[in-house]
Amino acid sequence: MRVALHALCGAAGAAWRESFPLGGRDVARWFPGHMAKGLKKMQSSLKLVDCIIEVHDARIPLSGRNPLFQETLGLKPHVLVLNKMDLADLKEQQKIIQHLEGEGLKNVVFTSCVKDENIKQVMPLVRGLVEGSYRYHRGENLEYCAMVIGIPNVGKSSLINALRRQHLGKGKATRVGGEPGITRAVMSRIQVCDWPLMFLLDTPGVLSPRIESVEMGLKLALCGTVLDHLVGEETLADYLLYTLNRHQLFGYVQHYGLDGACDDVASVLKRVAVRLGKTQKVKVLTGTGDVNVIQPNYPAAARDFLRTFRSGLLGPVMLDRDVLQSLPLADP
Ligand SMILES: Nc1nc2c(ncn2[C@@H]2O[C@H](COP(=O)(O)OP(=O)(O)OP(=O)(O)O)[C@@H](O)[C@H]2O)c(=O)[nH]1
Repeated sequence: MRVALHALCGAAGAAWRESFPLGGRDVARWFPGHMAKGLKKMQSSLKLVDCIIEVHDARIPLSGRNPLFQETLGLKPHVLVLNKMDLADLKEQQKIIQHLEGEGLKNVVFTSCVKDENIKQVMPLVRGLVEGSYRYHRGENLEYCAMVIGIPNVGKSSLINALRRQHLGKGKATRVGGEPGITRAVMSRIQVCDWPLMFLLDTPGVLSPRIESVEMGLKLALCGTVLDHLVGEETLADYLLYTLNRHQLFGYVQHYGLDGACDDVASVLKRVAVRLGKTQKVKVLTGTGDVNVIQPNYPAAARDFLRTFRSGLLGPVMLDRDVLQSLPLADP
């Protein structure tokens, strides 16, 4: 099904798949079991901290957070940082905030660590919460300490580095990476502010062992919180295509110089591969002998499609649009 872009943009999106085939996928396999260990260690360090800064991806503000965080670390004041706002479509930001408030999350900040947006809002919020809370045995301690938690690859280390940059004018203290699972050493304690003297504990990303649905798993994977090969790069590319088309985000057509939007992943990846020169010659045995045919490198094309999306080149996206639409209308 291929339609010219100009024809498409006027259409109401009815031409696109209404649902993504989710059957038969074993989501449990995508989520490594070792993560529970990290959570235990975090729990045992809880007495050292005054506040929890939970970082999550602003493209999935209403899904994919690890419920175990609340269950095990929920006693301390809590700030939710929705990071990567530069990649998120936040037209419905107020609705998101209202919904989170309804769930008891009153301290929410949207940030971008690559654009240094709203980073300066984080420390005053943490300071206010710590000063307004009962610090138990830490009451005498003039140093403040917050633990930075979250699922993998949401920007925990980047946030710590951005806070150091903003408040101390200092460079990177903790390693940042495009793949999930970069922060492995549990609990490095890093100074981010002089006044008040504030330290942050960086922690490894911990996914929920109970992912609600395959679709939530796919959203998490699109955000790079799960290693792509565990899901399958072509499956993930197909879910991305499905999402972009449903949201009428046709930037990929222009980016790859395609002659129209399309909902069939094989034909999109074929064109992407040809466009990028990611093709390979293979020998095929026919009735009349061997012939060389040019075959598109589908996995390479899928990787490029995902990388391009994640770098923001296909435009901002709200992967929780379905969740937002299913919410009751907010009170005026
Ligand atoms: N576009 C964008 N990318 C970001 C932002 N913050 C972090 N990143 C990128 O996201 C990736 C992961 O960042 P990290 O800071 O390593 O994430 P983490 O949560 O510490 O990752 P783990 O150690 O796997 O738990 C890196 O490629 C960062 O450059 C942001 O605000 N916007």
